[in-house]
Amino acid sequence: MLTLDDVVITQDDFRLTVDFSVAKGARVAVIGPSGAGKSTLLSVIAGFFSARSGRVVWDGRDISKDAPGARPLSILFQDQNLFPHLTVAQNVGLGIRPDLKLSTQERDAVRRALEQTGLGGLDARKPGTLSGGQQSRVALARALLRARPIMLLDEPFAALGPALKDEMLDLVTEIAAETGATVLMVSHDPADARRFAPETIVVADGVAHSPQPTAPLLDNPPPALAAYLGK
Ligand SMILES: Nc1ncnc2c1ncn2[C@@H]1O[C@H](COP(=O)(O)OP(=O)(O)OP(=O)(O)O)[C@@H](O)[C@H]1O
Repeated sequence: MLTLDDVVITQDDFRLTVDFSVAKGARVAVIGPSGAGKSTLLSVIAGFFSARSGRVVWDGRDISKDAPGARPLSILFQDQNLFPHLTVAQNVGLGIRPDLKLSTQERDAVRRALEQTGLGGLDARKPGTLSGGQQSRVALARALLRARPIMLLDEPFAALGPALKDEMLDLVTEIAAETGATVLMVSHDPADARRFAPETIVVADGVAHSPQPTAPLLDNPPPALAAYLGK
């Protein structure tokens, strides 16, 4: 279980309180108005930004003081964190070996992850020669290979068209099922939440609310969310 225990986040005059748990293996959307603090919330979980108070707990262990690299998680942002001068296979291999000195076994694992994400045969290409969807797949292949217990996604597919985005969301679901990962995904599109996430966290008015079942929440949104959704 991932628990944010009485967490208070402040940046200048911005303030967000968070006090909830997410079950292991859950897929959760994070939605709310622009500037509400969705990315900041993910940054605190990832360790890029420290909360003013409270604890981030994974599996009963307080990880609040751990460095980002030591936390049990993978992160995907919209730019996919790909290195343009490295090949597809190297970009994926980085997930398990930052120095890229991969054993034969690890190379095989990279190849399997590439095949599973539909990138077979593109190992030697550079990210700049791939389509947007293929670049997303590279980032997903890396996450698949890392198989960390928590995946944090911050609008990773916002630049893709609707059909391709749905394909990627389904691929994340598949990867999460395979690795057992707990997934939190920020999105501005309620359709993403419906497709991908049985539960949704609403971030609005200074509070990141506990995860709630997505469909009833979107069908009957509380006022802060209704305004954002334009309902
Ligand atoms: N480095 C910073 N210093 C001070 N305030 C910041 C900093 N970065 C973000 N903020 C403020 O923190 C608040 C939350 O920002 P955040 O990016 O988390 O919102 P968001 O919900 O992810 O927005 P969006 O949907 O537009 O990406 C905003 O009011 C923003 O102005």
